[in-house]
Amino acid sequence: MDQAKNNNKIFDSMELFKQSKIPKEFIWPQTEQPNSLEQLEAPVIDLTGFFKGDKASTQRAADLIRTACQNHGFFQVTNHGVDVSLAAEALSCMNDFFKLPLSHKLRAQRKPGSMWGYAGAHADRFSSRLPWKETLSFGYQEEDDDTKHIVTDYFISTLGVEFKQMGLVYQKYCEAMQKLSLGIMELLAISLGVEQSYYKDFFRDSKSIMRCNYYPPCQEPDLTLGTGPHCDPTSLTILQQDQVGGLQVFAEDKWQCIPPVRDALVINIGDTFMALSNGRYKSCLHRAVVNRECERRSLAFFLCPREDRVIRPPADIEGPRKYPDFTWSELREFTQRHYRADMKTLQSFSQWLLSTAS
Ligand SMILES: C=C1C[C@]23C[C@H]1CC[C@H]2[C@]1(C)CCC[C@@](C)(C(=O)O)[C@H]1[C@@H]3C(=O)O
Ligand SMILES: O=C(O)CCC(=O)C(=O)O
Ligand SMILES: [Fe+2]
Repeated sequence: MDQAKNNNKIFDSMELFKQSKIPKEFIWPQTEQPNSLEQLEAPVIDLTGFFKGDKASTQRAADLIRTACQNHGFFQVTNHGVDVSLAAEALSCMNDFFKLPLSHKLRAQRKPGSMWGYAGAHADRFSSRLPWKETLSFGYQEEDDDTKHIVTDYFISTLGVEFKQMGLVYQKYCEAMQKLSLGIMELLAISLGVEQSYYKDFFRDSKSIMRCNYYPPCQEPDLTLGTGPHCDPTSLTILQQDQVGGLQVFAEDKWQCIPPVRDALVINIGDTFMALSNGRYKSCLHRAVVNRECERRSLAFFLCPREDRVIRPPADIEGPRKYPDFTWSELREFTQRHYRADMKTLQSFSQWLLSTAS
């Protein structure tokens, strides 16, 4: 188990790529290497009818979601209501940050214990199996006071007023992600036979996480991974990937590629929603591979409930409880201080929680 700790190693992606070999810290066990070119047959669900309130198409969407989430926790959506030009701008303006000199990026460096900020290969947290990526993460929450914009304020306060426009783009993007994720929560409730607003209400006053992933080209792509095998510990992930490709999902006992679908958004179930469904839906096991030719970018919006709300499945979902009561705050701290999120996070967390409780 890779304990989270504070390392002081810093990698400059501009310099890394000039070396003929990748540093040993980035090499992953051969068992984790890319080995599949098969494409996952997962539904691409058109949300037009759902947003119009059409009952038949809503039911069809819920049925497709149920099958996908029972099997691998992954599906895609189109006509999702997120403005196409906003989505494109959010993806393209990542470069305005990641192309900065390292010294500028380090102004936003993640502080120990925080999820917000810049991280280069997580070299500040881990000392082996480093992911070949840089990330910029920040928080989003709906505000009662519409003069407050937590995302825009973060960019201005962390990077300076010259990043106000970038902050505005991500503020609007996060608002669109939040709205879509609550719509998906309604469809998940319908698919589980739970009262339609149950999960949507559960995520009111949520504090979610937005993450920009930048994967530089890699001179030895088969020896490393952009993001290692994992299930997102969060509740629901809305991922926008560019047209490069690299996302893989573990389904039918093998890693399968997810070719980019233009104007579609990837949706995957996380550990917290798996617990909210009492294990009826699977937290999606996925990873990202890199390539020699070009950089890859993705935007991951991680929906999280209010951090002190108890994670417990609704009474309508029968059967013995699969997971103990917990809060998102407890699970997040587990992944930030004690345990590197992987494919067994929720199981390890549950055992840790029960052992520390006794
Ligand atoms: C709660 C979180 C921890 C991570 C970011 C969010 C949801 C996904 C998690 C992560 C991406 C899973 C793989 C390992 C990880 C360390 C990473 O590669 O970034 C995880 C994130 C994190 O702990 O920062
Ligand atoms: O970049 C991708 O395709 C996946 C990223 C991911 O899984 C994550 O950030 O949790
Ligand atoms: Fe993920």
